[in-house]
Amino acid sequence: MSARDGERRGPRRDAKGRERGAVRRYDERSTLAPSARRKGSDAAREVALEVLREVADADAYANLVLPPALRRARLDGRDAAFATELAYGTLRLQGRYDAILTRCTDRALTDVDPVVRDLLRLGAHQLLGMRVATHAAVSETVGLARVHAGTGPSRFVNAVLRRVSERSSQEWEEILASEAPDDDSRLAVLGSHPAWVVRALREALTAHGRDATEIEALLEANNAAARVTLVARPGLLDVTGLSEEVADELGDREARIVPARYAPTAAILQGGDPASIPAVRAGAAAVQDEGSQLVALALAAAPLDGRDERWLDLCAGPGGKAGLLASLAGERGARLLANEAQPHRARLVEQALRAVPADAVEGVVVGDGRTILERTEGGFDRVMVDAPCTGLGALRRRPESRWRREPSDVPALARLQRELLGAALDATRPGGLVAYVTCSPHLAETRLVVDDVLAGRSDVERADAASALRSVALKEPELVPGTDVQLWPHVHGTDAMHLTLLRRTR
Ligand SMILES: C[S@@+](CC[C@H](N)C(=O)[O-])C[C@H]1O[C@@H](n2cnc3c(N)ncnc32)[C@H](O)[C@@H]1O
Repeated sequence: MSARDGERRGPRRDAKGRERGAVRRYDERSTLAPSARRKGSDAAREVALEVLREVADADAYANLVLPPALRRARLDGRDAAFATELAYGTLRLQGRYDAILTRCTDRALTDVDPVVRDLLRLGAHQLLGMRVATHAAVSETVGLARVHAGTGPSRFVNAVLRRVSERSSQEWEEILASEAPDDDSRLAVLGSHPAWVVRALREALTAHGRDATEIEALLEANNAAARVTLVARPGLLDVTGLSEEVADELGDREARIVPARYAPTAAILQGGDPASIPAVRAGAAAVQDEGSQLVALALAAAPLDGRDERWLDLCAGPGGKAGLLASLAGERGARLLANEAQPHRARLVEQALRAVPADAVEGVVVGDGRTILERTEGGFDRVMVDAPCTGLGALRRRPESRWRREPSDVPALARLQRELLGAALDATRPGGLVAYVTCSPHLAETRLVVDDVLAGRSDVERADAASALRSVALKEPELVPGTDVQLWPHVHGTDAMHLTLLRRTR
């Protein structure tokens, strides 16, 4: 019997009756014949294992290796969704599952063959995170182990997964919580984040005016799959047009678009492959987080005295914000110059700009943003600095990244961020605006960078980013008082984007 035929227990709910985010119920009903169903779920497990292996062995990014793996295995619809949840969910909750698996074997998990370790994690996610029926989760994973690791290891997988299956997810959580030496360790193991990330996120919550107790909701939001959000690039398409196109192309039954909460350019795709939408293929629309859209819209909307003709995106690759900024620039007769350090990412920016009218693009240049004035004349009116960062605000989309980042990454990034922000200000005309943006809420990458740069200059002041963002939002976003903006997955449903707006005073 395939995993897709299994019985499921009812969804677990928290005290407020909400279904708990880390564990999504898996609808495995299928209209396919049983033989095809089995084949689909087997192939889905193969794909998930392939993704986990590439991530571990080749330092690959799951979001880059999964789509081609799905295509090679010819998986779509529910089977593709099953493989995606299996791979992403296993990667996100790896910390929690490793703690559980460690309690189910005498061997240290680090001594277990890496392929077998990944198989155990996949099995644990099916048992505890997806509510695949126990017999299906164990036997299908054991079958996979026999093929990829051999008979002996498959028996080990069988024994360990049987022990995992002796307790429910909630019972395991209670055990992990009771054995955690302190609150940070409890949050880290249950929320499946490294302890240093938990500390950094909690500090960011309080420093950005929110309550420290929100940390649990934030970790839970980081463990839930992000919805696919599209941008309809202004002047090229609007959300209504995008919606009609999706209905025509994908059919209302399979895919539907609903407007997003705040950004007038954003829409949520509720099913179907975005790459099959003609407007996405043509570059009039694209996949882009709503927070990423909001910060670009806010920069474009912030009040500016005088000329408003030359815009710069200093760190533009792969081109999400550049695409939106250039289309906005096109609507008001301005032009965008996009700069990017990595040549291959600069080519992605060119791709992202392919549908934008040519006269809205000054060019795409490759080089270090810190030396932008060596490649172009300064005096820009609006400048976006979407700085390279730890990405701790986008953990929903990059399931493996929390395990890759180290606290020691932060100081080098913060230095680069200060230098890029300084260069952006140098390239801005008196009266012009700079948006300092990170997809990380980490204090050392957000407020501390801005405060440091401001302390070293007398020609810059903070502008009101919160008002600019409110002025573009469809509905009032819940923002804490102040001029800077910090968005949060658990509050706004966006990545945890940070935005500070600065104005050159002279
Ligand atoms: C957060 S990403 C930008 C995302 C982009 N704005 C978007 O919306 O698609 C940061 C980018 O900065 C680039 N980068 C890193 N160091 C840089 C530097 N010194 N100068 C310019 N770009 C740099 C990275 O290659 C990366 O593409």
